[in-house]
Amino acid sequence: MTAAVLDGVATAAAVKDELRVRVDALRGVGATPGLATLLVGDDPASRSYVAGKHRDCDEVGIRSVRVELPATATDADVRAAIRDLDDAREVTGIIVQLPLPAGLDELAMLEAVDPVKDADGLHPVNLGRLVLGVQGVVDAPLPCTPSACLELLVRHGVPIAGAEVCVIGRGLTVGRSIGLLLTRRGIDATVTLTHSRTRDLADHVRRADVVVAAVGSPHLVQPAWVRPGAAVLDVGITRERILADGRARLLGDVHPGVADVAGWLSPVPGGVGPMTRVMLLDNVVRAAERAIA
Ligand SMILES: Nc1nc(=O)c2c([nH]1)NC[C@@H]1CN(c3ccc(C(=O)N[C@@H](CCC(=O)O)C(=O)O)cc3)C=[N+]21
Repeated sequence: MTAAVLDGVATAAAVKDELRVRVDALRGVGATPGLATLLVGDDPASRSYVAGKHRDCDEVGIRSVRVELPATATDADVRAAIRDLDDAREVTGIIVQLPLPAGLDELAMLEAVDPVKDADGLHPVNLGRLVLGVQGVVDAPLPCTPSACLELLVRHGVPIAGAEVCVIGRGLTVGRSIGLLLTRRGIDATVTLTHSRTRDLADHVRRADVVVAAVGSPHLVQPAWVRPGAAVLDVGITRERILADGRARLLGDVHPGVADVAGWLSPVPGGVGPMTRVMLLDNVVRAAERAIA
């Protein structure tokens, strides 16, 4: 079997077409959405992600503001920058790019963002609303990578209701919260959350109809672990600096041989990453829509 590609680039382009229409409508009533990114320090991967987010904004007509602080910025410096963005009328969405340099308290900084402008869906209030919103009635921004995974599955017609989902990784941006999303009423997956201390990880993966690999451990998921026909979402991205021109090759958490076993597979690059960026834009547009409602 050769897995069908869960194509994040094509799907992101389709979502962007929809977003452009919504942004035009907002602009028409003088409510153009605006995203602010806050980058602290000069981690090259973070810099390239942030650059991608601004390109995406340009493509759909969202205004964007870039704030950068040196790696030496203090807690007070970062808080002051966030407060300015919380107060800026033209900014409807904010992201604090993670990871922050050592010494800064990431959770405290996520909490400093106005939850109304939280484009990442990582503010405790919004994560709390995700917990409370079992019925799907609470309208709050969703964490971008979990909603990217869901959107990629839905738009490729992968069955989710009643499916066994095995999530590998318990990190803040994916593993911790994706089960809350996939078990909502109307989505109705059964989710197992596994991590580095899980006994017999391969056995859990083997039972899954959908595997979400979000650890950051290159090629962890082996072909022999995967149930034939399963959908595999490769969320991990590790940069391996080996190419002759000094650029980094990107490695996912899924062994390439899984493509011969799985029914669907999201590639790295070109899978969940581009969808994550587009779901961020969706949060920004939604916040602007809520602001005028
Ligand atoms: N506050 C915050 N929010 C985030 O959403 C957030 C974050 N911090 N810190 C880091 C992680 C990682 N993340 C990615 C988003 C897009 C790609 C992406 O577009 N990847 C491309 C490749 C891009 C490349 O060449 O590196 C792809 O997979 O095709 C990757 C990773 C968002 N994160």
